[in-house]
Amino acid sequence: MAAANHSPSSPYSCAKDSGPVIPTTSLVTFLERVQETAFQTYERSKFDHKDFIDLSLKFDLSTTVKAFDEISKTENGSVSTKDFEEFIGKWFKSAGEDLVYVEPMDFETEPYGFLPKVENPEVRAWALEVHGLWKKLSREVSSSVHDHPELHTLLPLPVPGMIPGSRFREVYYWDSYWVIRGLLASKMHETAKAIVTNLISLLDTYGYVLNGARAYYTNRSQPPLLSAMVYEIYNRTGDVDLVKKALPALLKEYQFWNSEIHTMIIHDAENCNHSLNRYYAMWNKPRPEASAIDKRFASKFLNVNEKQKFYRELASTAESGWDFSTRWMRNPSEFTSLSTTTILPVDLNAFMLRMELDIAFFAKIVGDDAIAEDFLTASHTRKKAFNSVFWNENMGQWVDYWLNYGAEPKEPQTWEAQNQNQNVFASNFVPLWIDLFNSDTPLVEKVTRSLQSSGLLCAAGIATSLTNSGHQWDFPNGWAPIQHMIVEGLWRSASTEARKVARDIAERWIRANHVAYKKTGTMHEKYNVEKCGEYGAGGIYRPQVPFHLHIFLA
Ligand SMILES: OC[C@H]1O[C@H](O[C@H]2O[C@H](CO)[C@@H](O)[C@H](O)[C@H]2O)[C@H](O)[C@@H](O)[C@@H]1O
Repeated sequence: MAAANHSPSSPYSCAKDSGPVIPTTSLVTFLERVQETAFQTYERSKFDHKDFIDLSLKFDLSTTVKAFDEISKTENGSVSTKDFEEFIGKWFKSAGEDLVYVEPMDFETEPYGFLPKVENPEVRAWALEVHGLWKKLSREVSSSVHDHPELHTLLPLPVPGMIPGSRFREVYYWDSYWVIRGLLASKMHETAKAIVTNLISLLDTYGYVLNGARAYYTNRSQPPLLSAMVYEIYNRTGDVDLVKKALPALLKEYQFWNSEIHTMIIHDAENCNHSLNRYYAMWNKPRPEASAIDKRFASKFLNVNEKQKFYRELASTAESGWDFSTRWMRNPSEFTSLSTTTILPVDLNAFMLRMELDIAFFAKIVGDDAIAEDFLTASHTRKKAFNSVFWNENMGQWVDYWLNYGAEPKEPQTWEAQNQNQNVFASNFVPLWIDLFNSDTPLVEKVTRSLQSSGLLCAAGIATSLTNSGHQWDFPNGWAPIQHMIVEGLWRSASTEARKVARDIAERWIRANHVAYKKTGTMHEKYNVEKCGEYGAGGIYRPQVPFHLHIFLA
């Protein structure tokens, strides 16, 4: 670790976990019990914990629970594989049955003006095949979910949309930004707008955009990119009605992220206070979608309060979208040292800055100059905070900031150089994506040189970190969203050198995606950036396909 005074000792031992908890449904609680039995019944390699929490009931919950009690009445509570499988078949519909295939409303096999710059016939044919995946990923929520929500963990959504694929059978928040960029490249503007409509409906119902459209995701959000989605669609379509509909929702989302749990104040050397954001889930129990696993990790903590604090860290890390990574651990070799709520993350604050700039832009469009003015001021204030809190001049990177354990949200903490996490993560370069930074050519050139010497640039793209921990958001995995934000940021600058680096990274990434596609016939969630054409591994679930339709070709 870069800073010597961050002892790896447990952050959970002192104060009591007192944060908010959003209660879950009785169905989720029961399905966790079923998942635990599956965990004991099956071999680890044949088991995906999420499959059991995504089941929907054929009959009402209390009758199903009684039937499960019956088969669990053995001496040690264990259930034979045969009894368990019979029970699942009799009482549940399979995971995914509550989402119904629907023909996308604006899909064309080769849309007019599709990827005009791509001339190479092989790449063009591949791009068209990838474009064709929209037909596979298009879904709407079944009528049963609307009529009998109590039988499903899937949440009702008003219009059809796209799902990421495989075990991810529901809409996800931050993934949707890249889904929308892909849809725009595919000229599917109406489907892109439909995705925004669904996310706004979640925001209207819950007060924030959920991690994903499931009852077990109602206690947290994910990296806030709704404003960026609306911006991209408006940019291509000029749809002012969309902006009018989205603006009140975005103002509500801005409030959510600036509520007490998500903000901390840093007092800098120039006597200025900076209000910055952190991830903080409203949950202190195992994540229902991975409950059996979370409980086993937490078994090392003997006291209830320590367990609760650890569970909150697990859920807060899921809120970050980077679940899991050494980025969030005070001791990179000890998973239980996860301490996400005591970090001010660079990328989250870059997304908040983007939200402020986008809201100011939308307010101007609808003629609300007062809101536009307020949000422009907020963006300048945050830009100053970036320079004071996150910027590390020696590294030429913006780095995450460690908070002191047990600090209260309203209590300002004094900025200390040793609290900057000087480990190298791809997130240190995400601010490049924001125009306020990528328009500053000398700054971009400094950050580009830092990226080139960081060790993150590999044969097949940008690695997530430099630590090979076995966690999926670490080396040697590379993720499409990260490649995209950094490449787009560099490409938007006026620096010839930065644009050259952007092109080089995009070519490496696309080549690796293409080689993997030829080998496996599909797109992957993550890739091994050390080996061109190999998909990524690690983490708590098997690698997923098809995934994040890349958009650099656009
Ligand atoms: O089931 C484990 C976790 O799965 C999700 O996280 C991962 O997949 C998401 C969907 O593609 C992606 O947005 C995220 O970046 C991935 O780490 C889910 O979001 C987590 O909450 C969940 O615990």
